Amino acid sequence: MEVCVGSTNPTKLKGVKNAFSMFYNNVNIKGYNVQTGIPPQPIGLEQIIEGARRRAISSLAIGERCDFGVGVEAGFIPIEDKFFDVQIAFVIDRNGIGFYGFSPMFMVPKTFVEKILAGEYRELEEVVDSYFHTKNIGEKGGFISILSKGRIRREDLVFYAVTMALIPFINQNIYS
Ligand SMILES: O=P(O)(O)OP(=O)(O)OP(=O)(O)OC[C@H]1O[C@@H](n2cnc3c(O)ncnc32)[C@H](O)[C@@H]1O
Repeated sequence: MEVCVGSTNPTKLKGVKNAFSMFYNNVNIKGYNVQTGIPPQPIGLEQIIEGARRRAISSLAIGERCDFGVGVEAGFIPIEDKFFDVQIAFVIDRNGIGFYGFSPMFMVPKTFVEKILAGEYRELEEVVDSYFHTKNIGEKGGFISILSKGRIRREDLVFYAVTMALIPFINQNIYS
């Protein structure tokens, strides 16, 4: 099975591979760099789901022989006066049927969010890399690996988001 992903970020490709491999055999993952036209740090449900959807549709369009297109987008969800980070996946098949799935969310420290809202940094990765002296943390376990003291990695969050998006595909009798 060929699964095309609208990203080359290794944490996303790994999470997608692990999710599909639970339900399908011989899963081949191909990552493609795609333009989403949404900000580097999406804020609010609408921007995040749009980013995930566009990534999935673009990867299906440019990928060769894809059985599925997958988009994963991370962004902030404001709740009361806090911001939570979520990964949203959109999985679409060759017939144009697609579903969303959501990861667990973690609260982002207020000062980190403020630096992005003020325009000091463009996205979360830049704030985290600057504070912790990491390099490309978004591709290496993610901020969540630092916050969870290495227990949870970003690929785990992507895995859950993609698995949730696959639920309607693997239970078609009750979702159709
Ligand atoms: O190459 P692409 O696919 O664009 O991957 P990305 O990681 O840059 O793009 P996203 O828009 O999905 O992520 C939004 C930002 O959140 C950052 N980030 C860092 N650690 C994260 C984590 O644990 N979970 C979610 N997002 C994280 C990520 O690096 C980005 O700066």
